[in-house]
Amino acid sequence: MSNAGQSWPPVETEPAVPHPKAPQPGSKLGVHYSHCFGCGDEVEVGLHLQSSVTDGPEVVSEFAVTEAHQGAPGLAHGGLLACAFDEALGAAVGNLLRKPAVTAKLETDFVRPVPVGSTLFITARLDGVAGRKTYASADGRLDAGDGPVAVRARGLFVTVGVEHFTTHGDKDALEKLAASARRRREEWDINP
Ligand SMILES: CCCCCCCCCCCC(=O)SCCNC(=O)CCNC(=O)[C@H](O)C(C)(C)COP(=O)(O)OP(=O)(O)OC[C@H]1O[C@@H](n2cnc3c(N)ncnc32)[C@H](O)[C@@H]1OP(=O)(O)O
Repeated sequence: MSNAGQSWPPVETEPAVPHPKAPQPGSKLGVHYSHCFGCGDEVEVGLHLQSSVTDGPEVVSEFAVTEAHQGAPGLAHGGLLACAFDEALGAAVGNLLRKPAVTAKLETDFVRPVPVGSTLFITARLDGVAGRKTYASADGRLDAGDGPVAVRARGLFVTVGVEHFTTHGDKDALEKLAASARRRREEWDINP
């Protein structure tokens, strides 16, 4: 069943104002972590999303669907499509707000099949902020930015402190990632 009729965002929100140091429209967004299944260049069968910022501001991510991403023969697996939207929405939240946030809720509407060999153009936007909660939504269009909509998604992202990752994740890998971000002079607001 489509969630299109439900009120979104589901709570009262403030406009999501991009961070002053958010990437400017036209910027290509690099890999945020080389081992990320969504964008990482060291995950051979990953999704390899490539994202950039547009006016709006929005983040457009391209997902080239390959045989490694099949569910039914010749068609993308729905779970991997949801993964692509998690990545695309997360990239919009993370890059535009420059605050670490994790997905708390993700809803997807699969509107039409996504064939192997197609490219999904996923446009993600921030719909509002309520305290630590950021609401975001995205449309995925087949083979062009103005192609037919194949998938829609919306999600809730919750801002977390760096301890979320040091407590629950791989601290050594995180320190390497932070050092690499410092070299690239990326600036983050890490306190929710
Ligand atoms: C350059 C960089 C690029 C960066 C690019 C990055 C791209 C990466 C994209 C992938 C992102 C991921 O997959 S992240 C991985 C998947 N996600 C996770 O592992 C998250 C696991 N869950 C958690 O750790 C936790 O549940 C949290 C952090 C989400 C929330 O826990 P908490 O910190 O204790 O906060 P809590 O009070 O529970 O929740 C805060 C508020 O959110 C609400 N809330 C929490 N969960 C939900 C929910 N499912 N549905 C509705 N509402 C919810 C609560 O009611 C509350 O509202 P109120 O009382 O304030 O009103």
